[in-house]
Parts: sequence; structure tokens; C-alpha cells
Amino acid sequence: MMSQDEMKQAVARAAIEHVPAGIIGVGTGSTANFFIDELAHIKGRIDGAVASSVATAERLKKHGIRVLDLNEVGEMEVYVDGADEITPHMAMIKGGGGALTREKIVAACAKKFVCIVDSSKLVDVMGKFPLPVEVIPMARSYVARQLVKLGGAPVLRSGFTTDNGNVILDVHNMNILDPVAMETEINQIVGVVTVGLFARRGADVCLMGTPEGVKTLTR
Ligand SMILES: O=C(CO)[C@H](O)[C@H](O)COP(=O)(O)O
Repeated sequence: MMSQDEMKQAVARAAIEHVPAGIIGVGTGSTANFFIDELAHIKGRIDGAVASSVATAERLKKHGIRVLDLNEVGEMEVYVDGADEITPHMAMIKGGGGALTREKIVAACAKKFVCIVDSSKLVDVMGKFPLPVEVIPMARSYVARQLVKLGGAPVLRSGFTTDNGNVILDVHNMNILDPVAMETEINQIVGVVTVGLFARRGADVCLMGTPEGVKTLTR
């Protein structure tokens, strides 16, 4: 029986086939960390990477992979990252690691989003995983009240500050039937920096680790 970590490692290895020469965008989290470790084996093939968090930048540097400033890079071919939930339509919840804002920014600059997950992340309807929302600290209570009006139960991620100096509200009880509409609605709340719904720009390819091997899902 394959462990969850072995499935994560298998998808990380499979993602290497999607890495072009040039510059790549790299996500955050335990699956992304396995990917970075795989990337280290082929670092001579790439010019460098744009990191979606301080933690990812540090891991890339530790492996001797050049970390580049997104403003100097512009557009990339590929962004590789994990997810907390993903639907068969390739919409995702992200931000379990708190890096959702930089992840969304780097993903926006990539032509292809390659999502790497183990099969526990595949869901028909998202929302069992509490939806992370990055919020400007002074707007925390106001945003929480608006999220309650949407049917959610926001909980402040205690003792956590994002790389951007903000706080995270993890919103429980969200039954996300229309991910695009909900992403748009939460984005409109004043004080919200980023909602961890990646639906308007979902994944293009999902490499899913299963006990039977890596499966490839496309839109
Ligand atoms: O969005 C993320 C970090 O902000 C991660 O991609 C997500 O939390 C999945 O993490 P893991 O690969 O550790 O399960």
C-alpha cells in the first residue's frame, strides 16, 4: 500500500516532465517541497524559478536553484503547485499553507498550471476543507461578518501571519456549488486580499497520485 507521502513523491516526479527549459513558477506546501527536491536533480536544465513563498524560496536556494523576482521575469510557461481540494473541473481550494496570494499571482503569470496532489484531494463539491481568505488585519472583523452573511463560519488562523503581513480567516461550512461566482463575490469584500478559491483560473493539468499510480486529469 502506497503512503500519502509516496503518492506526493510520485506526482512530484511526474511533474518534472512538464518542466520546460527556462524559468518555472513553484508553489508551496509538502507536495511542492517534493517537487523542489525533484527539480534539484535537473536544475541544469532550467534558468531559475519564481517562488510563491519565502519558505519555497529558501528551499529552492538550499538546492542551488536560482530564485528570480517575478517583476524581472514576466510570463512563464508553467507553474507547479499542490492544492487542498480539486474538482474534476479543475477548480481548487488553496492556501492551507497560507501562501495563497503569492500562489495566485505567480500562477497568473504562467501559461500552464500543473496541479500535483494525492487522490485524497479530489472532491465533487469543495468546501469540506475550510476556505482560506487572506485579509488586511484591520478589516478582520468586518470581513468575518460578511463571510457569515455568505453562510460561512470564519475562524482566525491563530498565531499566523502571511508573507505579506496579513491574517488568514479559515471559513468553515462553505458548500461551494458555484466556485467561480463565490470567488468573485468574496473578492469584492473590502479588506480581502485574496480568497483561496482558484476557479476563474483553475489548473490546466492535474497529476493525481493514486495507489494504482499517477493519473493525469485535464480540463
Ligand atoms: O495552497 C497551498 C499552500 O498555501 C498548498 O498547495 C496546499 O495547502 C497543499 O499543501 P500540501 O501539498 O502540503 O498538501
